Amino acid sequence: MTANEPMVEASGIGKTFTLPAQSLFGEAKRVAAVVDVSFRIPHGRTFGLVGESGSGKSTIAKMLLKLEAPTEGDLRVEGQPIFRQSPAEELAYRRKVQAVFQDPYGSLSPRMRADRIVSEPLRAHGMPRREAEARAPDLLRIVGLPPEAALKYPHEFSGGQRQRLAIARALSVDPQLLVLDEPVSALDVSVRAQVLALLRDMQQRLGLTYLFIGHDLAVVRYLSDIVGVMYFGRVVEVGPARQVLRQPFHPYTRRLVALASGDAPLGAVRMQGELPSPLNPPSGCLFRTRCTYADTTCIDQRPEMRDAGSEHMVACHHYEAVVAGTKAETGPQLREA
Ligand SMILES: Nc1ncnc2c1ncn2[C@@H]1O[C@H](COP(=O)(O)OP(=O)(O)OP(=O)(O)O)[C@@H](O)[C@H]1O
Repeated sequence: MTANEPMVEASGIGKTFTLPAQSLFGEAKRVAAVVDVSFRIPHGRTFGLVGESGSGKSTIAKMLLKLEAPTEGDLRVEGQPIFRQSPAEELAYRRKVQAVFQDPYGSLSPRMRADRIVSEPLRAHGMPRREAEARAPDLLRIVGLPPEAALKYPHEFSGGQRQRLAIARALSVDPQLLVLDEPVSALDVSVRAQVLALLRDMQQRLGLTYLFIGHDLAVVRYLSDIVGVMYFGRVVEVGPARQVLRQPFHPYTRRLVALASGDAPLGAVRMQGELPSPLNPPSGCLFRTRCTYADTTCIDQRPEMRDAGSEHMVACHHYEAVVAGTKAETGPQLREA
């Protein structure tokens, strides 16, 4: 490992799903779920991914977890390409990278007691059952659950406690990287803060690196050092969390931040303009059909990621003018209407 080597480095990764043809003579359709995405996550830091439903966040998480293979690009963890591993490297990787999902109920076996649930990954990696289960009380204590929790089943826990159980299970094999896909979205607001504080505490104590996917911008800001904003499979803005979520440059991020300040969760956010179809994406800038700043350049040319300084990157033809407030709102959807 070199001094500046990040924990995760994605270089131009993409994932296209091919949907089966609807009829014998029909054509198979292709959905570009993730397109040309690049990012780096330094060791011990959190990279937050935000964007509306369907923008490709979970597909990136699945690629990092090796549940989906990218169709383009290169994905590395500690410098090693994760899709070119020997069986031994693969086994070590599956230990090093763990996940916590939104719905712990769906991922915790309802018939297993908590002590077995949290020790299951250890057993999967070859530890004898007794030895693995002997670690359960410690794991439960670390995530703030009482020792008697070991004898309970998932339905006997509250939502927040179940998520603590899922975190304990993920931590059991001493991972270095956690993929957190909406880990607090299903929790009550009061419990959310406690689970987030636990995640932050674990990160500081254990030096963990996080990929954190979230809908709620306040939650993402609390945990993230770097934030990437996704729109239609692409990262349209990336940079230091405070900067991106306080003074965004991309018109899409600006809209998300403005709408979120009205307390609406992103899933429920409505934007003006036409939402493009993933099967038939627009030319040029993908956001132009909903962007009040769009002009003919945005119809003709796909914007490249540009360096806006201080490690803040943005893919918008007009971001300087948008930020300065000098760009007239002449969106093509307004003119074409
Ligand atoms: N297995 C699949 N087959 C076909 N299309 C898929 C598959 N998985 C995801 N997609 C499509 O890829 C796009 C991105 O989906 P993804 O789940 O990554 O988005 P997301 O941002 O995580 O959304 P959400 O917040 O709702 O989870 C969507 O258009 C989705 O329909």
